[in-house]
Amino acid sequence: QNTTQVYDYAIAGAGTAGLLLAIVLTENPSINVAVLEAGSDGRTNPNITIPELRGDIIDTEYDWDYYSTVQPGLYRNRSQAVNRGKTIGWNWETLSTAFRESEMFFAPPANASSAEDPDPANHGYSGYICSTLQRSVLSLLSDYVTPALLNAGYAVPGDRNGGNVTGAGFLPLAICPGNYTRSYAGSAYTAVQDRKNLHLYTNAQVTNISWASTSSGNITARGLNYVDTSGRTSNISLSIQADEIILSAGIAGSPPILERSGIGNPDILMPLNITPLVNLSSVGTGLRDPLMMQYQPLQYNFSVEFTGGEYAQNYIDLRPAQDVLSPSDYNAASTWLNSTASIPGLEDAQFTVFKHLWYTRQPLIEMAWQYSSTQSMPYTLVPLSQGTVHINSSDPMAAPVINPNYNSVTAIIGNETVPWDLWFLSRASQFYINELASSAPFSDVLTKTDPDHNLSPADYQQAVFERSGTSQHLTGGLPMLSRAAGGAVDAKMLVYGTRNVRVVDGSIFPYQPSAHPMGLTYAMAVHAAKILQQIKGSKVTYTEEPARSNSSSNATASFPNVAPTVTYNAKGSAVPASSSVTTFTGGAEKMEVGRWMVGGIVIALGWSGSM
Ligand SMILES: Cc1cc2nc3c(=O)[nH]c(=O)nc-3n(C[C@H](O)[C@H](O)[C@H](O)COP(=O)(O)OP(=O)(O)OC[C@H]3O[C@@H](n4cnc5c(N)ncnc54)[C@H](O)[C@@H]3O)c2cc1C
Repeated sequence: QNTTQVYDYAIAGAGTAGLLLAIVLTENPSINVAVLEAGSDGRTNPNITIPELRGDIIDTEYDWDYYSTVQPGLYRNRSQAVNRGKTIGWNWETLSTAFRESEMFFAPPANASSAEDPDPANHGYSGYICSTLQRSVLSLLSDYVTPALLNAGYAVPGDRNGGNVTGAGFLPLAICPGNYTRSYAGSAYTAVQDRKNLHLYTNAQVTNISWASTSSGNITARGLNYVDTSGRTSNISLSIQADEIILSAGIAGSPPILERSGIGNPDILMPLNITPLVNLSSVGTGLRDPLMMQYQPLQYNFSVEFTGGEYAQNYIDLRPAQDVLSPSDYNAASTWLNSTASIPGLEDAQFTVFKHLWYTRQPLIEMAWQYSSTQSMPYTLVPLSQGTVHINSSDPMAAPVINPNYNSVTAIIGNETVPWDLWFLSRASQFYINELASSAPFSDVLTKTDPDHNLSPADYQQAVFERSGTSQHLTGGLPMLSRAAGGAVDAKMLVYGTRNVRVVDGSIFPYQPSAHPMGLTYAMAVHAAKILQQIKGSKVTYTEEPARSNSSSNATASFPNVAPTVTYNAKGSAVPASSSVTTFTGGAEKMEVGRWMVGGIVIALGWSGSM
């Protein structure tokens, strides 16, 4: 660290949003960015780079090992390993543009089985995050599940990146088809790490914000204080200065940094001897984790020979309530929603949006088919139960208290008072599974439903209760809403009451995105960079709407014929790779097409030799 340098931006956290934000901002060589990341550099760790090993970093040094508080709304009060009004100014257009700008899409090769037919207009081709549809041998999904869904009367839409997301099908994954490794902010960083204006410090855990001015009015930050956790400097406190402070430390990191800096609810800060500088009780609120059935409700007799390297998942079925509840359940739930104006712990603005989603047939339930471990896991997309994340110690290194408050919202359905999220998940799962279990051709391979879909609704709900918990898709904690509606940041990500402290990570989502949050987090980072560039005037012109490509100029993924490091048998267990032969052929040279040059660089520098 250059102790005298004042950076343009100091970013706390080099995760999904923070690192991509830094990369986009430093495209301008006159902008200097420092990123402080508490963890170490994991870019050569196969548990991170190999898509099939997803999940294997749990309980390693890359896992914060945070647990929620004991949850009365979950079976046996268990705690969960959670690792860690109106929207103001951001809308579908801005975000769908940002999605495309973050993406470098590779259409699947024509011979890829089970591949959807992507609409080129819905994808981006020059972003930092590669995406493609999986190479797949999944005739289960295309030959059995899709026809069964069609027979049951469900829609199976085309490319859902255009905005019509309801229905079943494969979604693109953040995978670089060049050598089939994970594409993420870390791999994007590898391609640009020689930039002289991008300074990434690992093992640098931010404790709090240092202030240049705390006098009346909006307070002004000077920089970030942090601790070197590598042992190199005996944990002494260090600091860095910048014009703008960006918190990208995630749902469990950013709210605590604000609280330790004196921004939050005085009732929480004062007992910890922290002087409140901005009274902002929305800090740490609006945290939620969609409830997920952590079990395999459908079991089937279907053997498949994995030939090696397949990434057999992400067949996602997104359903509105109308499609997955019986008419009587849907009417009873609608009656409750109609008669309820407000829910404790949920801002009215958020509830209004939920009702809008409910009545306009937006997806509220997902069935995630993950074939490599033969799972089909239902979960709620937009839970009504919300909780908090706060500090409860003056020790800056102490873990925060994370309380997603599962199943805390109760509803009156008919004459019964029920935990809303559990009731909805249970009824929807049972209905959906019943439909599939009785629809050919899937019914031909189905061996068991567990819990049995013929149970009484009450017994089925109890079974779901015993088997449900975190989906690992936590968002919120610093909602982007108007201050009056319970927000912590405005549409320019600025923390209320401050002049130059912003938040760019999943904690600012005011509503749970009705899908997996990672893609939206990348899009948010790209859009945030655009806002910051406009504020600073560092980019004179910015193309708001990038030219949409037509099919003739799109890149095509050409999966290399390489033996993957890890393969799986049909039960999802890893098997030696020696005999693996991929079913996909092609050469990486096809990607060296003019406008995808950046992608070529990413591929060349990011993953050579890592498999
Ligand atoms: C096990 C698991 C599986 C998931 N699977 C999926 C999936 O399949 N699809 C999907 O869409 N989403 C998935 N998610 C969710 C997705 O990963 C997150 O929504 C997303 O990464 C959040 O991005 P972020 O930038 O907000 O935070 P993060 O990516 O968590 O980044 C925060 C960064 O800040 C660092 N940090 C924290 N505190 C400090 C501090 N004090 N000082 C310095 N640095 C700090 C952290 O180490 C981290 O690097 C999964 C999450 C988990 C945990």
